[in-house]
Amino acid sequence: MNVIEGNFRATGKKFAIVVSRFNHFVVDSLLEGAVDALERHGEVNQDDITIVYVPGAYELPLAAKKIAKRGEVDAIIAIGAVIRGGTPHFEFVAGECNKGLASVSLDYDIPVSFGVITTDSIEQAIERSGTKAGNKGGEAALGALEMVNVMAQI
Ligand SMILES: Nc1c(NC[C@H](O)[C@H](O)[C@H](O)CO)[nH]c(=O)[nH]c1=O
Ligand SMILES: CC(=O)[C@@H](O)COP(=O)(O)O
Repeated sequence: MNVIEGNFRATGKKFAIVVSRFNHFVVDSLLEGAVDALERHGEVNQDDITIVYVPGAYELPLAAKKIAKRGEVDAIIAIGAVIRGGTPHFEFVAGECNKGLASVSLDYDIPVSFGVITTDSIEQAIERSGTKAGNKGGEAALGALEMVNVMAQI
């Protein structure tokens, strides 16, 4: 039986982190978690990490697409926080962000990990950005590290 699975070591591999500024009070922690995971688990050098800021989660796919098209990174990590308000706007922002990022990954054959939290409340967002429910930014970075390894083996 042949089994392909990846570890987290990615020294020399290049990563882009696309970050949406909206809800920066939690996004800052998600970004910190992602960078920490790349450095501590992936042994990725700081010079091999590029951070690109966009206004909101709705703009993440466009930035990810442009980065992917350049073909200079091995994986992209998308970081953001979409927190439900009082109108259907949440559904559109979160939905288009998710669909767009998935399309970039499939269209350009590059891992695009989803570190965009989509929550019903600020409390839920805080819980998932480095407190009792972990750090979704760090989890997304670990996913990117593993996928870089898996893609190299397929
Ligand atoms: N409400 C949230 C937004 N809204 C802004 C959009 O993402 C976009 O920047 C705007 O519609 C202009 O095109 N963005 C988030 O990331 N999180 C939110 O909760
Ligand atoms: C996710 C959103 O767009 C949301 O924060 C906007 O809030 P509202 O639906 O009250 O306008």
